[in-house]
Amino acid sequence: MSKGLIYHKDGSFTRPDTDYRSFISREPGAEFPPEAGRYALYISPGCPWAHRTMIMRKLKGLEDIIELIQVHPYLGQDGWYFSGEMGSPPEDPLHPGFTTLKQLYLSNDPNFSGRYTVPLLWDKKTDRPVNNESSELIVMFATEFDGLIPEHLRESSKPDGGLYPANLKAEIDAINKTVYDTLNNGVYKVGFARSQESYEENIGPLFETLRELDTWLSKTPYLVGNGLTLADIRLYPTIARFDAAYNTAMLCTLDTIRGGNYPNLHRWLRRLFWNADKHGNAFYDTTAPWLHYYPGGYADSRRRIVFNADIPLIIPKAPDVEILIPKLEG
Ligand SMILES: N[C@@H](CCC(=O)N[C@@H](CS)C(=O)NCC(=O)O)C(=O)O
Repeated sequence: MSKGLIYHKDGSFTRPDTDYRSFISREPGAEFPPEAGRYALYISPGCPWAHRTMIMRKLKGLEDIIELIQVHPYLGQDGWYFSGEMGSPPEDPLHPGFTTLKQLYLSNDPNFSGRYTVPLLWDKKTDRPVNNESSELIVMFATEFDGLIPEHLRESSKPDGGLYPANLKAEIDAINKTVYDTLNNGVYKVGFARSQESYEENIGPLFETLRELDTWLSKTPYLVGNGLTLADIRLYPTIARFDAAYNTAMLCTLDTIRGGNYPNLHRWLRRLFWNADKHGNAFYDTTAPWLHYYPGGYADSRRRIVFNADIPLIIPKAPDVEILIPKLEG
């Protein structure tokens, strides 16, 4: 049995630590060196943690270097599975016969008692997991494959210092921490709360951070420094889902991004989504095809996680994509 979220008596939960934490590294003699075609990234397109890694893979031009394997967009009884529908192959292309991610995790360790989560980076050469922690995967993707990609995509070619430059690291880490606590994971603390108290305790800080970020973005086009950094990439999947899924299916009801109270945050979202700043369509291409699945994906997860029951799935109606994110150019 996968250990899942750990619920407490007061209705709040703890997200267990991720299990596989090895690093791809360019250092000589590394256990997992960067190699074209050696690794596969398992994702579900609705998952915001997986979404970060999809953005980084695209942004860094790693599509021919790291294979992408997509599971069905909705969780099944046994967790993520391959369905032959909605972009998912009918079975794991690397392990014919496997139809669930659980089988993949257990193939490496039959006694594995963690969660069968995406994203998961798999080493095809030794047939075992490398890492399933998105915050670490995006750092590896940002830097460790630079020897294999065109020069203009390398961190050393970026005029503003790149995605995670040493001189901005402390500032990026500080923003990431607040964004994780109150937004990335905050929306789950609200939507997956199993008590009124826990829900109310977490919804306030969530909207407070949105307000702070909006004020901050009135002065600067990106969260940290003059260019796109890890901080923007970690915030984006949450904001892109906000109106479609968190406001509708996860009880983040106090306000929406598009409603007018967060104009700078909305502008930041639209600039990234519409590729106005020329990020190689990394944000649009990893979001637009899946926006319509977000409300259903979260309604389904909430049904399974909060109610733990096979009650009928009601998918909330979210406004049209074009209304959510009106086009913004340059
Ligand atoms: N800390 C992990 C969290 C990943 C995670 O929680 N993924 C969810 C989907 S959004 C998952 O795979 N859940 C499946 C399950 O719990 O069975 C990361 O950031 O990579």
